[in-house]
Amino acid sequence: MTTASGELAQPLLEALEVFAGSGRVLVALDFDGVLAPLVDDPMSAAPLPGSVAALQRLAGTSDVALVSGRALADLRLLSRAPAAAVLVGGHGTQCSLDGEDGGQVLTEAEARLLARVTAQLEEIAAAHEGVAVEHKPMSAVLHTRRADRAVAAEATRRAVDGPGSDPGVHCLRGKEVVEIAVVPLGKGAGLLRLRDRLAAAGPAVGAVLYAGDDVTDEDAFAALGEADVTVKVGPGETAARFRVADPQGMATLLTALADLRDAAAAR
Ligand SMILES: O=P(O)(O)OC[C@H]1O[C@H](O[C@H]2O[C@H](CO)[C@@H](O)[C@H](O)[C@H]2O)[C@H](O)[C@@H](O)[C@@H]1O
Repeated sequence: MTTASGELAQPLLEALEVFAGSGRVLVALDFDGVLAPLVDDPMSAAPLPGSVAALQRLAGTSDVALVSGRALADLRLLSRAPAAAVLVGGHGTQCSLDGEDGGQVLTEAEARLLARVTAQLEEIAAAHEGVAVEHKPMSAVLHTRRADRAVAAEATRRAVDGPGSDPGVHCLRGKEVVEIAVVPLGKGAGLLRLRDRLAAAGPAVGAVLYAGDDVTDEDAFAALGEADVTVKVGPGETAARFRVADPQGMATLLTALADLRDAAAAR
């Protein structure tokens, strides 16, 4: 945990020291709630300057990736990630190594299903004040953060019990969101695919650090092993081994890690 003064807890610091000495490493991070504090308007999310600066430094010594539920195009627009960073969007389904669209193209049947699900979510949003729909290449997302709590609960219930229960869709719950996708989504698979692709093009990746704040990140935590460092940002049950309090704690962690990697490179 980061302490009240923003320092890193000793066990986490020790794990970062071991990680920093593990040769080639992959630093993979969730975006919303980890680099960027959560805000009402998804397109106003912005990473903390401390994290942006630390990631720029880390990109000189480490492989850096963002692994986000965001559409790849939005991640490019909002993340301020280093140019060398790999961007994985759509909860693991789109990868910047695969070109502009991230390599995911829907079949005609999937596109029809997405249009139907999107229309159903738009109908729910229109009937609930403060509720809106975000459009992504493989999914549609009902956002309830701005709604009255009872209204949010009712809109969520209608989305989950309605289009979220249709055959052929994949329904994910996140922080104030219900996401309905027409292809399977999973950050764990996307993260392992990326690690293996990097290793195929160079030395093996000695360890991965992954940090996330939402239930959708549990899949990535579970996919990693003993040599890896997993960090939950904020409260809530988790399979991650370590925790920081908030995105500011993440900026502190990334700065400490950049220092440790610089020191390891200088040895
Ligand atoms: O995997 P992530 O990078 O954490 O993306 C997860 C979802 O993030 C966005 O929604 C969340 O952040 C919004 C902006 O702060 C907030 O308003 C919303 O309540 C959060 O759930 C994004 O809009 C989704 O598409 C992502 O799946």
